Amino acid sequence: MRYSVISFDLDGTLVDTAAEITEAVNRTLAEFGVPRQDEALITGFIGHGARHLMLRLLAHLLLQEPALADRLPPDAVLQRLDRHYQATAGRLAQPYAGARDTLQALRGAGVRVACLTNKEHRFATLVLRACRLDDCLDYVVGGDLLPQKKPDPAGLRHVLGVLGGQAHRAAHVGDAATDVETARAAGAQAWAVPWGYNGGESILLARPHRLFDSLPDIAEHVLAANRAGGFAPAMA
Ligand SMILES: O=C(O)COP(=O)(O)O
Ligand SMILES: [Mg+2]
Repeated sequence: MRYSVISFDLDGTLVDTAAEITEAVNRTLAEFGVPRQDEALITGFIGHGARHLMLRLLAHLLLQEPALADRLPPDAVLQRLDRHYQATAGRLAQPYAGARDTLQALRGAGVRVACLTNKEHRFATLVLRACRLDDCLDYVVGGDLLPQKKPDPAGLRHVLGVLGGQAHRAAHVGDAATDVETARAAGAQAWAVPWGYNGGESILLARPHRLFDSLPDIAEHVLAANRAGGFAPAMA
């Protein structure tokens, strides 16, 4: 097996974004007179983009306190969230250990690397730039760039099309069941990391093909596989 493309999820895989998403959400709620919510609660809704997260949180809050409905018109809340997330995206983001080195090691070995995230593209760009990962990626696809989001395989197929890779020589790495489903549906290897946000559930329940304990382990695995599956260059 020789891998030609490795695609990475963003939130919970390359970068810990829980604190800045929580901050944007709480600054938004404060404008509507709603108390701060715990990071653990908010983190549980990460996975389908910031707007989707806010709508799920609103549904949760209204279930607990139906009278809040008058104070929280969804369109107005989403508009304010956009503004607050624009201000916090990349500010509190922490790349996981070895993120930059891993992407560079893969590229140095001739593997093309992408970031495929459900986070809105403009926010993903801010986060990647702040974490100095933008210049280590060959391609980035945010959740609002295509009509379909993960777990639809369209995004991963798009990445492979742009980078000239084939699914059977590709892997998508993620922290959520959504990522595993995306990779499998596209016919790529579904690789997972255990440190992210999967709605509080073990990612093993999603049955990834492989679980990695660190980002550098991914580069090591791919480089070893490519060395083993390598072939001598054709003689002139
Ligand atoms: O922003 C989100 O909710 C999810 O983003 P991810 O696809 O990078 O995990
Ligand atoms: Mg994720």
